[in-house]
Amino acid sequence: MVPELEKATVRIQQPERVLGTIRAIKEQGINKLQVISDFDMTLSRFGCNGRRCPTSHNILDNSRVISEDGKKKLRDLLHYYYPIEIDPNRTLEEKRPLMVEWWTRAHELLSQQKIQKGDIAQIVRESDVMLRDGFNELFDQLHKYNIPLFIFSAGVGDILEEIIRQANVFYSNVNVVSNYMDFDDNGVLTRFKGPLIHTYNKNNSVLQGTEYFQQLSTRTSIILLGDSMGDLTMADGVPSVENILKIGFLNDKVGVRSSRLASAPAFPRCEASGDSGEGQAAVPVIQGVQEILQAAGGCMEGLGVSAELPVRLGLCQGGY
Ligand SMILES: Nc1ccn([C@@H]2O[C@H](COP(=O)(O)O)[C@@H](O)[C@H]2O)c(=O)n1
Repeated sequence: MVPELEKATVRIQQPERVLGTIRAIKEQGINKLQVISDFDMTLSRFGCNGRRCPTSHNILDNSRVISEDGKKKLRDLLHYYYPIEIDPNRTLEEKRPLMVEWWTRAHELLSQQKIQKGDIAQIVRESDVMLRDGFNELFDQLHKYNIPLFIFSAGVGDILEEIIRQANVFYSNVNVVSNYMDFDDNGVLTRFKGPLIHTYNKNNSVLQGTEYFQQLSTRTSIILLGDSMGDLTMADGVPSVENILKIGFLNDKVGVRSSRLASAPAFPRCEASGDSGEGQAAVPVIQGVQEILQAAGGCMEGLGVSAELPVRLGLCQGGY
């Protein structure tokens, strides 16, 4: 077993299956491996010192370039739709049209704010965004061993790219599919490019036409990182998957969602974390991933991050 995965905050529904998957990933080696990850609240932090950290959308919503009226309208949308997004009592079929409504309305509001492309870097610098503890090690190791990292995000691509650029980890092995802004000749935001990506369509339906996964058809081992039910389908476009390890961060409404997720019929093998931290540390995940890489590559160095940090992590195969 990977020692980090034995911590109390890590839940594994079927340890034997997970162990089998980890073993198979190790045996296949790093040349067969790719990592697929969500961004907001997965690679970025959910909270810090009792306060929420912003999503890539929130970074724009709260920035100085948005009028007070615009901020209020965007906040109202968040307060209305976010509880729906994470409501364990609603089906995905119910949620999907409402998510399209939220993203569409928010993008329309943002597009009325005359946001300048040239302001994005400063907007990100002035925000409270934070990447999870251990992100450096994760990005660095993946880069060092030339393991593709595919970031599939329903956030704002221009913002998330700027975040990882400013963190000096936007390496050549990193590929992003997300919602991108469209600027006019004067560098002013006019609209968002399609197709619209929201929490619950992160699958083949928006990846059609992108050649990314086809090029990686030999990368048949996958480690998938996410924080929502919608993230479970992120690897659907990958041809000939042999081994997939799905790792979920349970960030919000932990008590309710962990028991609901565990008993959801669509995710029968799911068990999630009931930890009450802020979900800030990815250390067990990263160390777990690192150990897998180590065994597969045979020559990894230590991560140099503390394993004692509180972590809120749900891990299981087939669902979380
Ligand atoms: N106007 C919006 C729309 C969505 N969000 C949040 O962003 C997250 C982005 O999705 P990931 O796939 O990157 O996790 C999503 O979970 C929404 O809660 C927002 O803040 N504002």
